[in-house]
Amino acid sequence: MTNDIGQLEKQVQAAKLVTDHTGRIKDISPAMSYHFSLKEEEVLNCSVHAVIKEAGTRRKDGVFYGVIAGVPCLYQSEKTVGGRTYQVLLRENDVHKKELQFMLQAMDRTKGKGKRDNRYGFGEILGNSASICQVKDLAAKIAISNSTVLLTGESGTGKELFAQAIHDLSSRKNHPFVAVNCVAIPDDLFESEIFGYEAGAFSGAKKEGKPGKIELAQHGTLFLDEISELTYQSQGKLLRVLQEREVERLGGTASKNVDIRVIAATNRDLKSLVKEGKFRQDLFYRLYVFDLQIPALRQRKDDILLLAQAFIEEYNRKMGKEIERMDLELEEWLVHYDWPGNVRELKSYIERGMNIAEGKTLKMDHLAFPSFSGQIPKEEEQPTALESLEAEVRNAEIHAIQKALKEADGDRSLAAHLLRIHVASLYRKISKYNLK
Ligand SMILES: Nc1ncnc2c1ncn2[C@@H]1O[C@H](COP(=O)(O)OP(=O)(O)OP(=O)(O)O)[C@@H](O)[C@H]1O
Repeated sequence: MTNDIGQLEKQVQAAKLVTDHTGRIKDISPAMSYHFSLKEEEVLNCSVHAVIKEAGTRRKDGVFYGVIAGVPCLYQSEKTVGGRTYQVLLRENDVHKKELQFMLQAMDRTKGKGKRDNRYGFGEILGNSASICQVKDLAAKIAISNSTVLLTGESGTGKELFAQAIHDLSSRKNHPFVAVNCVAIPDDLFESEIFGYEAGAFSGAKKEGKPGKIELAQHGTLFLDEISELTYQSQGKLLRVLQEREVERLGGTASKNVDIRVIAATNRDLKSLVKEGKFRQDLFYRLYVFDLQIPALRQRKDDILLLAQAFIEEYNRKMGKEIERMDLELEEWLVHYDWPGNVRELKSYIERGMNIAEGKTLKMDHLAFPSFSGQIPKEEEQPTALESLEAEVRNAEIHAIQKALKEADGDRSLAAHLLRIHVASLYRKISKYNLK
């Protein structure tokens, strides 16, 4: 490690960027150009985010992790008169050993894959508020261990993003990350999905059999999303695997050793479910080794504009647009709104606005669609014969679900939020009414 640090230290000495108050690069030191192969004429007046990517993981006061021209770095950002100075630093005395370890692991990841794959790292978890930095720091520490993690937080707060980042930073990073949404698996299919089955295990089974999610995650991480939605029976089956660390396919005769790390997530209060007898206490304690609570977006309003700006840049790239800023009215609205669907909701609002926006500024008008004012456009009234109360209720429910799904662009978690019902209940209704 010392050699790596020494080498990197030499490379980046005196590497500096200076920006104005809008984040546009106004000066770049010769060392910065040289060591990161950045041409002055190409970066001057560009946004600093175009050069320092994946920025945002605060490692220590004023010290950030970011990727500069493909190289993971630690840098310091300091406010100056009229702007900011970004100084790349990797000296051993300036940063804590753990932080260097974190950085070198990230470097290893970048080197090993040549190019980052599209899994997430901590760099992709945006936010500089104290509460999210605290969770990121804790998650980075937990990542190195092999223990089970329970992620709790409202829908859309980034639980899956955290799960992937933990996996990416762990020693299992070169093995699979397998995500399972427990709501989406009907109880009768749980065993075949999770444990897999041998050829001819049941009628309708694939001829050649099928490996289960546990087998697919071998040596890697199994992410169990919405764990609270497993039935009591399925919880028991899962517990047995976690305890015995062995799995046997349905219709099989031999069991295989299981080497997986489990990360579970829920947006419900598992402790209360245990008290109510709806969640097995023994499974709860298996999962509750490390409990990471992801704060809701309304509890970290400092992050809203930073996230909005990052999403604008993301959609600029995807849609070939050149939006540079938001108008003041929109910024104020974004900060004041409560975001019940959290970061997911913010992201989809920005995406919708970006579809309409032209020019350089994203305006309130671009996002001002009916749901903002609470007014739903009136549908053409069609006189229909009154049906039985049961049929009328059923039709009203179908109509509300379809409207919510449309509003949420097909995102079921967000649609459930808009309807103020639990996502599991939405899944059940979709299946009951056979909705697409
Ligand atoms: N801190 C963040 N920085 C950048 N993007 C984020 C952040 N948090 C969430 N997102 C984005 O918001 C969306 C929802 O995130 P994710 O699916 O991880 O949430 P979740 O908590 O697992 O939701 P659910 O409980 O509904 O499954 C994704 O597009 C994700 O990339």
